[in-house]
Amino acid sequence: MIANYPKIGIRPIIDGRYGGVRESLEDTTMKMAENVAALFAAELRYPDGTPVQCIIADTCIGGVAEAAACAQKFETSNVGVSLSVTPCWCYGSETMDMHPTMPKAIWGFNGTERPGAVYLAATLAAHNQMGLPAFGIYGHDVQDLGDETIPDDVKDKLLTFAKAGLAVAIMRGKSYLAIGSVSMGIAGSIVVPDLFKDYLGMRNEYVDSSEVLRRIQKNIFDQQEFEKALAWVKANCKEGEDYNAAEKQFDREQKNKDWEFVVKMTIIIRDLMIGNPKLAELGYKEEAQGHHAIVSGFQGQRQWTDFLPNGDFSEAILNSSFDWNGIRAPYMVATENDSLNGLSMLFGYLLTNSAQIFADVRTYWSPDAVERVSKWRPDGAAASGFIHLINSGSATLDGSGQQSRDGKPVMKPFWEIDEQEADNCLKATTWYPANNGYFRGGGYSSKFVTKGGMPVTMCRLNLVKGIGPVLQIAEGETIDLPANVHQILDDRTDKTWPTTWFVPKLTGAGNFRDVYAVMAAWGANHGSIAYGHVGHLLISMASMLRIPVSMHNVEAERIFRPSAWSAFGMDPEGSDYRACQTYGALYK
Ligand SMILES: C[C@H](O)[C@@H](O)[C@@H](O)C(=O)CO
Ligand SMILES: [Mn+2]
Repeated sequence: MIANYPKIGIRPIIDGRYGGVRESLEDTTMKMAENVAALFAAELRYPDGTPVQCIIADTCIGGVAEAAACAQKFETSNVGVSLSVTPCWCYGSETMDMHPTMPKAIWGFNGTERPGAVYLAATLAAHNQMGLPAFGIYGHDVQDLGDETIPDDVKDKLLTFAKAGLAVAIMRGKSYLAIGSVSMGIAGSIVVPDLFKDYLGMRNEYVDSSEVLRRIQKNIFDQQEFEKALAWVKANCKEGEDYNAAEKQFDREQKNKDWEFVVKMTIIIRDLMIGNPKLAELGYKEEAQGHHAIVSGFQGQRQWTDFLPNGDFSEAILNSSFDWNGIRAPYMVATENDSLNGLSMLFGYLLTNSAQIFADVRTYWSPDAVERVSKWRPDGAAASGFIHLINSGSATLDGSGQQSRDGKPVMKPFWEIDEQEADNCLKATTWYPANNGYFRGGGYSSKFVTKGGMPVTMCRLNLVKGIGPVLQIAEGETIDLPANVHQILDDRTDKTWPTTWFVPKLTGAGNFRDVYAVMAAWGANHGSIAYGHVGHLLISMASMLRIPVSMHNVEAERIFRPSAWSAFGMDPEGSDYRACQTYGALYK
């Protein structure tokens, strides 16, 4: 498993003047750091569910010697995110964090006894002069010196910064594993290594699809796990009606073989991503190592699926928070090897610790069109139409919306999901024999309909020549359609695939003037859908990576970017592009 997660380094900054000033501030300053560390440990979790770890400098930092000692400690402690905190004035360029790429922020205590805000402003200026953009955090209301509470507005910014910074830090050094190559001419399948290296610090790993076949044919997988998995599948994955024309249907014997095949595929794709020590016991030491992949893509279509069972079962189960081994963290697996949507899934996953729905942004349904075909006119949230999100394969079963919090449908981090909820997700899913017009080799496709009433955020990382990567974001909600209307619309398309009816949050302007505009502006065939309104986290993370955001519907007051961005103008989108262009890719 990919563990050893990066830590958050906390730098208590102090006025270095001994003889009274420094001594009077030592405890307050160190306590500020300790309180933030306690906040992070209480509120933030790594993808494996363990509390986020913080490293605090051994001493307060009053000058360059202590700053250097702190940098050394961070270097040897696997720190990936840096936060400086201070209640007082200090010497900006002598104490600032000079790490070239680590996400950085400074919290200047809003108190007047000692001017924390002045240090904040002075040091952010130093960061901006030196091309090391940093986030500035400053509470709205004055606090008394020694007040140890962290106000809500400060807490929000600290947590937003930390979540986005950890996502950046966790991605660094990991792999995208492409299994196969370009799927059906989908541009996202054309893996662009410079994007991964220069912007994310990631590496690319490539495995021909035949490696999956080799491992199946040579039994290079844990046979015991396979048997356990197959039994679990038979008990929990109900097979649906075969809608293929009678003469094209596979017989029972073949269907049973296909179940065994797709279960083996699932185990093997996981092993390819993260390795499996059991393989070493079988004599396959190299295979046991895996490809250190935090995200992968399976080409599937077309060559593989033209004669072998499709990847839908494997992709859906791996993207879900449970399988025969119980409730566990999901694996990010993009269907059609769409590496850009795979990254979009990874962004959403690392920011929410929840599974992701991979979908085609398939159809915009206008109210008129819905009324024409179903005699029902959309109302309420759907009054200006809605978007049909549907793709065979990588939609997590968590996307059925069968998990709940306070009675509302959610997609939870795996450690919050209980057995009944996992079972409900499975019960809400039917595995239909694959449409063998598309998938000549057969296999199975997962089908569920996402429950309405779930706040979600769809995002997509696009690649635009001349600019590079750009991110688009649409917060919104899932909706329920009347059963008969759903059936009429669903029957018109691939009714054996997972469906989510989505309404983006409209602002009345630009690409969010109406639902049609959102669809028209979407930059590719796919989107990744995360639980909750997390557009603000995506925006903060994108600014750390110097990836401009081309489209979003996040309220201005929720946008949090490095202070330098305001030096690029007062138009938020334009300044974002100018800043990203000026700073260039984070790891270049
Ligand atoms: C039917 C095609 O083969 C599907 O795979 C297609 O709808 C896609 O998902 C393309 O992104
Ligand atoms: Mn697709």
